[in-house]
Amino acid sequence: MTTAPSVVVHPDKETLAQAVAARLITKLADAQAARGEATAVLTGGTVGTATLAAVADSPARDSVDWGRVSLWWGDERFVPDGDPERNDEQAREVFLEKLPLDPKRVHRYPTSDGPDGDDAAAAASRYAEDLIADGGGKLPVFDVLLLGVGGEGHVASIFPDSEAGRSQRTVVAVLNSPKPPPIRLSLTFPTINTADEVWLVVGGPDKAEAVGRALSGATLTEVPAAGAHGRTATRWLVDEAAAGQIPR
Ligand SMILES: O=C1O[C@H](COP(=O)(O)O)[C@@H](O)[C@H](O)[C@H]1O
Repeated sequence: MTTAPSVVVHPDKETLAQAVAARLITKLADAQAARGEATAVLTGGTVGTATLAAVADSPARDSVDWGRVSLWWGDERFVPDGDPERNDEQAREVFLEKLPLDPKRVHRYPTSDGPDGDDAAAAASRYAEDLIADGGGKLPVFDVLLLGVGGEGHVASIFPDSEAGRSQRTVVAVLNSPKPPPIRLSLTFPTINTADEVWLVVGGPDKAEAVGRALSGATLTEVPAAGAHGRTATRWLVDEAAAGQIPR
């Protein structure tokens, strides 16, 4: 079943990040109340990272038992540990180090200087195996999965008209990303679309065309963001600039 997307427009990027942070804290606390734990899939990118910083700085963060939160990432740049291009590195100081997380529940993608060396396909398989092991033989429950959207409509590291967009694997290696760095690891649509809720978090006028097209019937081949759906909700959380071409 595909849920119809909802759209919430916030005045600007900063307000958007604060509002998504509040929503995320509530979603994680609700999941913990319902099933004892919570799982979020994080995104990199400008607003994604600002959102994580806003979560860590929020007084409401104590509504969540961070030791019972599992974290995964939608995609990662396949570069060495600690490289500032990595999405997990961008999250480290502003979010990961500020919260009392259980390190065993923080599932970073392998690094290009890690156990698989520079073999991105092996690293993708390793992350897929981690996911399936964590879920006891199937994918874990993702309570919420956050996605940024690129100016050309990419989500995670799924770019327009790409193998990754067609893949039925759990996790793929992307070897030719048009946006640097070129080698990346990414969840695929069959994995993304198992999430309970998918939130596309987008700010800025450079994203308006992609947002407008994704919400006007573009295919996921043309605009990958059009292919992301949650089981119970698909939320476009945008600022006014990014909402400029959404049809009324
Ligand atoms: O490359 C990536 O870009 C997107 C969006 O980034 P932004 O800075 O334009 O908001 C991000 O969602 C993705 O995780 C990342 O790897």
